Amino acid sequence: MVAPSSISTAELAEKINKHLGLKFEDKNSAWSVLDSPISGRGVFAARDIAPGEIILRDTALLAGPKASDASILNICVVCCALLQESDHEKIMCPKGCAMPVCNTCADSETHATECELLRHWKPKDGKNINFHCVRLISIVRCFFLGDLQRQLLYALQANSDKYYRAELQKAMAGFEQFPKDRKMLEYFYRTICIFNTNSFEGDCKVNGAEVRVRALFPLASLINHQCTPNADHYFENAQTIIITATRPIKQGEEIVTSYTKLLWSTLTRKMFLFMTKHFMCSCQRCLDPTENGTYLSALFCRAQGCKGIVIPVQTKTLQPDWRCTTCESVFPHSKMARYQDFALNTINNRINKGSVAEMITFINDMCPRFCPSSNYVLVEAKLNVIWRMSRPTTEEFNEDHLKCKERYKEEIVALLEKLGAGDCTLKKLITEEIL
Ligand SMILES: C[S@@+](CC[C@H](N)C(=O)[O-])C[C@H]1O[C@@H](n2cnc3c(N)ncnc32)[C@H](O)[C@@H]1O
Repeated sequence: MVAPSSISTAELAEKINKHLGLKFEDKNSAWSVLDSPISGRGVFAARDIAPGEIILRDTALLAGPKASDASILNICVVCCALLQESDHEKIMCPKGCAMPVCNTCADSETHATECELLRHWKPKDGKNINFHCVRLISIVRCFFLGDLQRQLLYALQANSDKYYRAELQKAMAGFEQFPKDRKMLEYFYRTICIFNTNSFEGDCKVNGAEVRVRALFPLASLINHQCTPNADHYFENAQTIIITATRPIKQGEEIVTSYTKLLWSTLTRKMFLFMTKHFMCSCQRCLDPTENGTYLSALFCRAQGCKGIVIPVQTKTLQPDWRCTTCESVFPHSKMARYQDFALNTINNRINKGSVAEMITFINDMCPRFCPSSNYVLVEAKLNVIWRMSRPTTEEFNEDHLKCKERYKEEIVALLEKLGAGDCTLKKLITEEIL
């Protein structure tokens, strides 16, 4: 981990107030920044907070389109509007910086400085969108921050990782004259580390179209993780994030969100957090092998004749033994991991192929033969069916399909209740049909 610049938690809190235009004396804010028993600094409830209440609204230091090999790339790098033209050549900046921009932003002052810098580095391909370079634009913008915002940026935690060096190298390869100076490269690398440690990704509406953005916020970045969080987030626009309470939060309680999907199994969450955020979670949910009785990890027992389920025995390792809750047989992790992978691949292959009706038949008739209904992969498959049935589609559904959708919704809401997830975004999406 690269240590944050030496700034006390109180100083950091004061700078965040300035960034947000708040005054210490007269704000009736719901939050305060303090040292956390979970890790480093954290955000705490400064008063009792009701479920659904907005805890804080934070403004981005750096922001841009998500830009990955799997994401839609025809998004203006400045305002994040979806560019209707799918021909990449037609949406590239006419001045030659090799970034997709809308007509308005192409001539804007905001874009002028970064456009000049990128052109100075001589992009190799001005006709096709290179997602590595688009991803770098949010980082390059650290050059143009004011003093306060730069201090806030470098006060954030930066986890180092060899993949982040590779991210920089892949973006560098898109230019003929990218700076080679060691100090400059370290500056970019550190900003990439900060971005990957702290940034939020999410969908937001720009000019009525949904786009995926990635942004870094000085206050929201201080929120620690728990697998059963008391808060959730959404993007108000590409530059603003809102953190809301999902259940009642008492004054003094730490405000926590989940960095993973809520319905993932413990091992999946642990692995994801370890690989991407470099820590092992040891929250209450992670310590309970039954996960509040949801059995999201459960697999069928492999002992001859036993119809029981197996769950991980230890909770603190990424390679636990698994024990049957019926016959008590113990299986090594390697065996159960192969079995979990088989279920994951079989179900995921189906999710991406075929109609919703076929998917429902597969979930109801085939899956119970090889995967307990509580397993998170099957839960995700049901979520996928609900999602596909709630979107505009030409597929027609009969009464049985609609009944299945309702049953899946009830099952998932019951799971969220068992987990104590409160009024989380996922529950709202399911119950209010805004999925
Ligand atoms: C977005 S930062 C959160 C703010 C951080 N505590 C700070 O002082 O800047 C994410 C980092 O905080 C730490 N962290 C967050 N939640 C944690 C948890 N539940 N257990 C251990 N470390 C955690 C990890 O090092 C993680 O990479």
